[in-house]
Amino acid sequence: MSQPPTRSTTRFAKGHGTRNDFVLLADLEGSRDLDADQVRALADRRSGIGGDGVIRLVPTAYVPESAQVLAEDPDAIWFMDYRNADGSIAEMCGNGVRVFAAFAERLGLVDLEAPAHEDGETTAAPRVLAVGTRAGVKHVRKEAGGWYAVDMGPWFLPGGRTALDEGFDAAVAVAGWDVPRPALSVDLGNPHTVLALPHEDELDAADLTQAPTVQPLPPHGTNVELVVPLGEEVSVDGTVVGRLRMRVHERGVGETESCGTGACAAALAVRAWGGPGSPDVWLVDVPGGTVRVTALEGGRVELAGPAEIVFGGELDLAAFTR
Ligand SMILES: N[C@@H](CCC[C@H](N)C(=O)O)C(=O)O
Repeated sequence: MSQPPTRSTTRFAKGHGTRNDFVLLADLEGSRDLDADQVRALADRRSGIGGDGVIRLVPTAYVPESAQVLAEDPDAIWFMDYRNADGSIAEMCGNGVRVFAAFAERLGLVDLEAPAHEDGETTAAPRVLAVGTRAGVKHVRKEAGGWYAVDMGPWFLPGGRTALDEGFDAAVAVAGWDVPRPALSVDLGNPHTVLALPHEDELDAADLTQAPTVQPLPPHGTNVELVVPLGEEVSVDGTVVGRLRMRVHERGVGETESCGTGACAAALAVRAWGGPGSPDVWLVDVPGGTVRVTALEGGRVELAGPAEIVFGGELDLAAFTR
């Protein structure tokens, strides 16, 4: 008697970082490249698993970007293949890269817990996961409180600009506004346009069910962050910490409850508008929680926040092929 055909299954998980949620797939053999239809089916909140994006964890050796990634850091043996819910490819995802690290821990590919001494004290040097992305290698470590901190690398003002000039280089109009307002483009490996509003009421009222209109629109579109600066606080260790609220309309998704690269762009824009003396550390309140953004030496930026794996199992990708 012939055996029934064996189904080829893929390990998956559902995870989120401040409620920016993802379908995660483990493609350890590099044989599960996804097309846009499969991504849309997996991300579908009714007929799929549901998520703002789909993340494929794959050995860097199997992706077209491998030479560039491994030249930057030979330790970046795992690659985050990130897709937006609409099937489009994105260069980078700040919440996603933290959840990717949590998924790699679950799969037993990495141990990010600081090694403990016999007396229970942890050593100073944290373990780090180097993650290949389309926006370069990102280094993720785990903080004592369980948050994941990512060195997101350098950020840019697009067009090779180094100075802020007038502080604005774009204009954004949200649905229902008569007049566009001045905004600033910030490049975190993926494109962002940040607009400051004076009052939280205006932030709450903004209609993000439609994509805001951005002029000039970058060639590959943009994520749009609406922010309200909330001032500065002094933390327990005496550090001056800036605080802001943010809502985001993500390219390829729509309004999401959080965006890590967007939080970095928002904090960096508000810090730049604040001029010299503006804090280096910012808490960014998003609908899904709070993340921390730190401007590092050398024009780099760190993003820290939670990463949760909610459930997981095995799936048959054929069921998500339309
Ligand atoms: N939510 C992500 C960003 C995901 C990609 C974005 N939609 C784009 O197209 O650039 C984050 O946490 O950074």
